[in-house]
Amino acid sequence: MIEYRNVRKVYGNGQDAVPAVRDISLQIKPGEVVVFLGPSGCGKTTLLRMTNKLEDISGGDILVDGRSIRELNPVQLRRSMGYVIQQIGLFPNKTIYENIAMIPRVLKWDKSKIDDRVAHLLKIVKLDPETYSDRYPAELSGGQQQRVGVARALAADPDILLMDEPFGAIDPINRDQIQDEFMRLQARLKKTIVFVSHDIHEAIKMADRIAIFRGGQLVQFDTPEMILTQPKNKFVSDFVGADRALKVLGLIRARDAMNTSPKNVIPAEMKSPEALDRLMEKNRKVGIVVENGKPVGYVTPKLLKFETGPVTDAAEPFQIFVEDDEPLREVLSSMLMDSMDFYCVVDDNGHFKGTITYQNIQDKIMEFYEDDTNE
Ligand SMILES: Nc1ncnc2c1ncn2[C@@H]1O[C@H](COP(=O)(O)OP(=O)(O)OP(=O)(O)O)[C@@H](O)[C@H]1O
Repeated sequence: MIEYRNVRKVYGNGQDAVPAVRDISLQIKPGEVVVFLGPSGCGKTTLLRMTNKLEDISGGDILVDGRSIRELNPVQLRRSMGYVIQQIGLFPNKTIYENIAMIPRVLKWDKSKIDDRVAHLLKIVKLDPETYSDRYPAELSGGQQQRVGVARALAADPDILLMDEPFGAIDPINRDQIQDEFMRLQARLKKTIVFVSHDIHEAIKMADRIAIFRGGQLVQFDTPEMILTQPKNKFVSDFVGADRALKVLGLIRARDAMNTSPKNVIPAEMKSPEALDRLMEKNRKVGIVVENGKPVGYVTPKLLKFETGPVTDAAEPFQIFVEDDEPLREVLSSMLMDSMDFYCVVDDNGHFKGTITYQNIQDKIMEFYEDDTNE
C-alpha cells in the first residue's frame, strides 16, 4: 500500500519557486496498477520520483505499508522498489546478465541463485537467456532493451514497481505487444505498480485506476470506465478525447455484451427437416449447430430445404469466432468488415458461450451512458 498524504513539491525558492506538486492525497492498494496521467509538466514524474526519494518532499508525507518514507534510508527504499524509466538506463559497458544481476549482487546472493534468477527473469520477459545473457545493451533493439529494463526492476522481487513512461520510446506496434505481455506478467505477479504516462490509450489499457493531474493538482482518480463515462470536468473530457465512446469499446469484453441464451441453437443430433421447422417456428434466418458444447457451423432455411439427413451435413462452417475476453472494439471492427449479423462467442476451449450482434454492442454502450446521466 502506498499512501500520499497532502504531498507537495516546490522546486527552487523565493521568486524562482516552481510549485510542481500541490497537496496530493491518494492511496494505492496492494496489487493495483495506478497510472499517473496528464499533460507535460503536470507533476506526475515528480510525484513518482518522490516515492523512492529520488526527489525530496517539500510538504506532506508518503507512507509505504504504513511507514513514512521520511524515516527510511533512501538506498534501502530504492532497492525495495523496482524502477523502470523510458531511457531504460541500462549500463552500456555491462552485459545483459550483469545489468540484471546488479541488485542481487549488492544483496550478496549466491552466484547460483543469481544465475537462476537472471535466466528466469529473461524468460518471463520473453528473451532467451542463452542468446541474450552475454550480449551488451547496444546489441539489442529498443524494445528488447526495455524488456531487460523490466527484468532488472524485478530482479530482487520487489512488491512495488515504479514505471516512468517505460514504453514511451518504443514504436507503436512493439509497444502494444510489450504492454500486452506486461499485463499478462502482472496478472501473475500482482505487483503494486505506479505507472507514469501521457497516453490515454496506454492508461485505459493498463490501469486499474487512473489519476489525472493538471498543474500539480489531482483532478480525478477513478477507474478507466468512470474516467471515460463520467469525466469530472471539461479538462478530463478534453484530455480523454471526443472519441470516448470508442474508447469505452476497448474496455468492455464480448462476454459482457453477449446474449447468453440465443433462441437459434440447433443440437447436432437434429435432422435437417426438424431444424428447418425450428427455424420457421422461431422466425430465425440462421441456426447455430452445436455439437459437444462447440458451435460447429450454421444453417439457413435455404441450406436445409432439400436436406433429409443430420443437420451437420447441411451446416456451413463459421469463418470467425469471437473469444469471450475480446474487447468490443475488435468485435465491432470485424463486424463492419464482414456481412455476418452475429458472431458466436466462445471460451478458451472453443465452447459456445453466446452470440453477439451489433445491437448487443450498442445496448451495452447505452447502458454505460445511462449510468452516466443518472448520476
Ligand atoms: N529539477 C527541477 N527543477 C526545477 N523545476 C523542475 C524540475 N523538475 C521538474 N520541474 C518542474 O516541475 C513541474 C512538473 O514537472 P514533472 O517532470 O513532474 O512533470 P511531468 O508531468 O512528469 O511532465 P513530463 O510528462 O513532461 O515529464 C514542471 O513545471 C517542471 O518544469
